[in-house]
Amino acid sequence: MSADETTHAAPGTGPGDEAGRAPASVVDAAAAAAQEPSSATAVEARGELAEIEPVVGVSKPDAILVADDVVRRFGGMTACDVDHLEVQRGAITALIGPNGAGKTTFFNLLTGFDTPQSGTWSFEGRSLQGKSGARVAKAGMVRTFQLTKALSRLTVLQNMLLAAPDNPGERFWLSWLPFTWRAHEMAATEKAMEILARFKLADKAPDYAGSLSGGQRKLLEMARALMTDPTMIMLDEPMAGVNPVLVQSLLGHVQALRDEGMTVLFVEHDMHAVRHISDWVVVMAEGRIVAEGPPASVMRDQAVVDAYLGAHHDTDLGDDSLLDPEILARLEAEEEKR
Ligand SMILES: Nc1ncnc2c1ncn2[C@@H]1O[C@H](COP(=O)(O)OP(=O)(O)OP(=O)(O)O)[C@@H](O)[C@H]1O
Repeated sequence: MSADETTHAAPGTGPGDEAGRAPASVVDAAAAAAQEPSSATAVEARGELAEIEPVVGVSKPDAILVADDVVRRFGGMTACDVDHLEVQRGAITALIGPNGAGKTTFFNLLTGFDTPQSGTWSFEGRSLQGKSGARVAKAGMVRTFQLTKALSRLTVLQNMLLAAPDNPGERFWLSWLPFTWRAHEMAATEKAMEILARFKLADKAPDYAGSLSGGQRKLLEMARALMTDPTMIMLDEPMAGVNPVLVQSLLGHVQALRDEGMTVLFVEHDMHAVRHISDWVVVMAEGRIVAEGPPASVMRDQAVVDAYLGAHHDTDLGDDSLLDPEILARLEAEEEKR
């Protein structure tokens, strides 16, 4: 996945002050979120995961998503070849791997945005292969999308309303009944404002989404996904392009979702983030899953070290430096400008 977002601060709301401190409101929100007691589901999920053997394809005690023999080829190149993966309900699972490992391809297949040559997968026991992205979302498995140029030209609130499910305006016969869509819009607006408030974005509702800082965009992407009340949220590089001082705040929000009982699967390059919040880590290399397990043991796994060393000779998996070089360069340039 590409990290094509810039980290630019709106006055008074951006990534922090000259000393590099995050705005108090954002930090407070994250800290409060992180201190919320975990739901029974989240605590159980973590406890159960701690008991199982960290081997590729291992069965999970309470799998919400199960994928088998998912293969996607582009011409002669196999981008994804996943034999068996189970994702534990109520836990945070990170999907990592070097560039070109097949993470995005696998993500796209699971969420109905691409079609594999073969494979089966089910969510909450219901088969999802062959289902469109919209049907997958309706089933409760929702992914975030990076803010596109078109969405940047809409306001924050409009972005939220676009994500609202069952918009009657989209149904021809209901679109003739103004009271129906007005009632729907009022309810959707109320819900959108509640979610925006949770992410400290309520005062940004009338602003163009394009005016948000990198961190706020990521929060908006998460907020949009919550409009459909998902059971499982799939995050597309939630930390990409975000000033490191705001990463902590975003991590708090992701943990809060898990602690409320949601299942989280996220693709991420930022190893600090992965180690900090993941309950379980799945590693892909050359289309295949090469390791899975708790973060600490996975980072020491020789197959993982080899996979990363093959792609980044200068990567230190024990260090926090596994930020996309492009992002790092951009952040450094911004630091210099200040
Ligand atoms: N539409 C496509 N057509 C041809 N090749 C593709 C296509 N999409 C992905 N690939 C190739 O499939 C392989 C896996 O790509 P993918 O984007 O899934 O990797 P990734 O692990 O998400 O990488 P990154 O971390 O860099 O985003 C790469 O070699 C990529 O070039």
